[in-house]
Amino acid sequence: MQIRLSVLAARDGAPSARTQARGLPPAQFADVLVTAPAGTALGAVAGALAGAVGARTGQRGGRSAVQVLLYAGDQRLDERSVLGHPPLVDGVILRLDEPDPDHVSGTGSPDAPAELRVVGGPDAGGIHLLLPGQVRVGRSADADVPLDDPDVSRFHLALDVSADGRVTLADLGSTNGTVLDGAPVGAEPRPVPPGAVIGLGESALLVTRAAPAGAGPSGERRGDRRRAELLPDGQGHLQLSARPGAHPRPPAPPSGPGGPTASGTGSAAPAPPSHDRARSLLARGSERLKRGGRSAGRVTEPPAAARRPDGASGSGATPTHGVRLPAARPAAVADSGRWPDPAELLHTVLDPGPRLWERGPEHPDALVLRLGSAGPRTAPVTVDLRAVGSLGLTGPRERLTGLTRALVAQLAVLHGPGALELVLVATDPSRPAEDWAWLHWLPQLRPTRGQACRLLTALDPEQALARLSELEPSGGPLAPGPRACPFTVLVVDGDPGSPQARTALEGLLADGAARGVHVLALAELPELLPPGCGATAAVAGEVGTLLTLERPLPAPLPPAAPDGRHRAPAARELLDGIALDAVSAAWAERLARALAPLREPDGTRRPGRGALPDTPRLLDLLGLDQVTPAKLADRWTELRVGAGVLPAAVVGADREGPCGLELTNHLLIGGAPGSGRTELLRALLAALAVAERPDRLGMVLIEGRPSADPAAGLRPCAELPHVTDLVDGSDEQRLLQAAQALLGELDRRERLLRGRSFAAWHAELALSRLAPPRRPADDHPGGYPADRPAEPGYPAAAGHLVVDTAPPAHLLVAVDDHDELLRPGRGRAALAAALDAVAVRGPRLGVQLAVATGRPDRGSGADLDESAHLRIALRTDDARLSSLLIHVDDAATVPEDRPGRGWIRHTDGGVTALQTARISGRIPRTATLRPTVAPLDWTAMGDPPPRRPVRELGNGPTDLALLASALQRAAETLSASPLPPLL
Ligand SMILES: Nc1ncnc2c1ncn2[C@@H]1O[C@H](COP(=O)(O)OP(=O)(O)OP(=O)(O)O)[C@@H](O)[C@H]1O
Repeated sequence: MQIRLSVLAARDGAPSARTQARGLPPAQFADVLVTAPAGTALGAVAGALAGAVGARTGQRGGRSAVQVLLYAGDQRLDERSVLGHPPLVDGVILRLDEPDPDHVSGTGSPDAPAELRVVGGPDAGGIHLLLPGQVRVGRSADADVPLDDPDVSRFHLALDVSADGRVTLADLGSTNGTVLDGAPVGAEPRPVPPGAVIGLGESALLVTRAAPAGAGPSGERRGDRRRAELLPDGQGHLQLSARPGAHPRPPAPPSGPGGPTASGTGSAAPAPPSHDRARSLLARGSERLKRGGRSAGRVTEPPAAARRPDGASGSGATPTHGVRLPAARPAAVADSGRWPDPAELLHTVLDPGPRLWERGPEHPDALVLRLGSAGPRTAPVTVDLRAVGSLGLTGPRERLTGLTRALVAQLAVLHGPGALELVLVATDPSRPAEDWAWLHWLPQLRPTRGQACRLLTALDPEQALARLSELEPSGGPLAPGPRACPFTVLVVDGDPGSPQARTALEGLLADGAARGVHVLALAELPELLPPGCGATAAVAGEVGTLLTLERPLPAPLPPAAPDGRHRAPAARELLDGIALDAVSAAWAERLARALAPLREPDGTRRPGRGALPDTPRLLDLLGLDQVTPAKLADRWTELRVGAGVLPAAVVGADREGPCGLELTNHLLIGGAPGSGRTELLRALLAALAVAERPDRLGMVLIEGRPSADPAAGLRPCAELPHVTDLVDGSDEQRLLQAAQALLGELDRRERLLRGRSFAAWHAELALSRLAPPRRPADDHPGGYPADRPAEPGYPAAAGHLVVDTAPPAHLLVAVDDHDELLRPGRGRAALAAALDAVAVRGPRLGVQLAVATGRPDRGSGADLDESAHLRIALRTDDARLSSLLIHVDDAATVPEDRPGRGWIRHTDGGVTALQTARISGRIPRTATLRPTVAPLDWTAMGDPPPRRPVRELGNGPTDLALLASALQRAAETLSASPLPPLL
């Protein structure tokens, strides 16, 4: 398990006594990657976490000598808290030694009768819980609700909040005035009706009665608003439930900077300091965020080209001439419902409801972005990325970044990772990389198509070239099959860093949209934008709070010319005077951290969407973190399937997750030397051994290639309690005996089953156990032969089955290097012929084959080849061999360094990609009791991850040996005796 989290030591530059004692500089902050086996307690890494921010804890052998106090929000964490479970999930901030003094528990507070949201403007997105009394809003940092809007006075307006949530509004003598639903407001207090919009500067505020305890953010009672349930997976993630309300309410998302804690439900919010009139859900947070978030101030003079065409100052909400506003709408709030404002976005994440990730590829508003609002009723102005293809954004850097944050936040909150992938290219070293630090937490940046990186980011020219080429039509070398996501939005901040990258970007701007790849390009000046942006939005106005949007007219395109080839250029429109929505860095990080642990519900994945894992471990796929005899014995009971049917065996993973093989047919595996055939057979045997008891399934192992090495081929599987025989190709005599024994077993079963199939025989046996004995004539009018053999299960003279003897078990004959048996030699020939006989007669008699061959061409056309309808092709040396196995050439394209990768041809003829699991490895590091804490280097996230084999513990037993030993002990607890050897 790996979790990304942050550790923060001390706050406000004033280290506590404890922190000082450790010699820490104030406000140390570190993003770290914690790697630990599932179930690890926080205490095991507490010392290392403190060490990540430079605290000396006198660590000894992984434990710290000094006790380390860690808090999530205001909650002190017990050292027995389990990593991977809330609040210790992806994105959490852990504070060393002291709780977060700005913490607000949950998205509501029983003390706050009203709530104020900043629904638009250059510092949008804030949600403030209003306490009874006077609340002053203004640009000053001392205001109860500070607003970073240059057109807002230092103390601009006052809200009087009554204990029952009624609010009145008065202007405090501001320079630019205050409006309520478009009507000016003076010093005389005016009641604020529910849903009314307050305008000040370029900002818009909405005051609502706060939700009663237990109600949703908009005041509905709990239950009116369908909440999405979050199910912790114990691996650091919270899975959204597909059926809201189906599960008990889980803890809220993890604590972001200064925000609610994931485990804060039930713990009362600390009483706010008496001087605080408004408590922000986006409270002050970490030092790092504070520095990045609140320094905007007045923006510099916008570039000439970005000024409004009429040369007006640009300040004020009233649109000027030439503006074409969207059709008037009943109220901004209603539109906000369709295109959520930044505050609504934040609420959607902090208190996940059905709006979270609501937009799939078929959603009418997929990729529609709200840029801001315009007109006296502050109607939202939107741009549809699917219609315009790409959007160029220009203007002074600070405002531009705030605007882009608001746009990307909309994408991330409304489109799940299954619908949208986000890619960041920001290579210009003169721009602060810190601007984009928040993006790293978004789940949409995780690569899902086998891209060679840990996050879809590019912070240097080399990474930029890699990201851009991955978006080219070929989609990158490791992305066979359909594209993982219907949409990609590529954010390019400035020049991508190299001529090749510029060419690739221009190519994407020209034809990417047709493939679902859309670009948001950022530049200070319009002439610096890459050519080909479908629409542009320029920050305008004296203080950079307005936008001018130029885009193609949304009207249908003019019809094609008669020859069908030429289209008149689309008409364009110019909208100006749009009050832009921008959000602070702290807001964006708060939102992104809350999104970080979230995962889409199971079943959202469409066929063929995911990437194949690199080297899955079989025990992980089987859900066996601990391999104990008791657990395995339980499995045999849990997985029990109908008598006479073999349970499915998980042998690897496909693009949908663990991949189970149903051996209703013989299995043929082909592949070149080193492609992973033996490992696949081992995984199959191990998985079947976990799924079925040894008295119901026997295994015979045949090694085509002689070897003295006990660790080679299938020999390590001989320790599984199901294995009755192991035959080695080195001894001709033994091969002959094996051939005879196999044929003898087929005859024995045929005698026993007397024309019934193995499954029918078992079904009949099961019935006879339930039903009263029948007379022989009922089923067998001709009566039974007098010379019937005394075989188990054979109907006895009394007319019912002999049930006290063991019924015949399923038999799996696994053959490695079958092609070796096709070389000259009497014993080999006899065994190959016996296997052909098993191929034909076996299925009806409960005998299945799993055969691996390096030369599928050698056995082509034989009975075995003809009757194996379940086939797997691992890497083959040429397309012909691949085609021979699975009727498609693809296995010939598997790279050599990918053992276990291949294609499976199912019995219905469908072919899917597969990565087989590893069972012969030794316990990997992540499964040991040695958790690690490593600093996260965001700049390296766009580099290819080092391609090293899974790190394993050198001397320990292999997973297979561990499993076999535990299975043997589990088998000893069974009352039934193990199967006798066959050969
Ligand atoms: N699914 C897998 N994941 C990771 N490594 C694998 C996987 N399958 C096989 N390997 C590794 O690849 C190497 C070759 O595997 P294996 O012996 O199974 O191949 P093979 O096709 O049977 O070839 P050969 O007959 O030449 O041994 C081994 O080192 C094995 O550990």
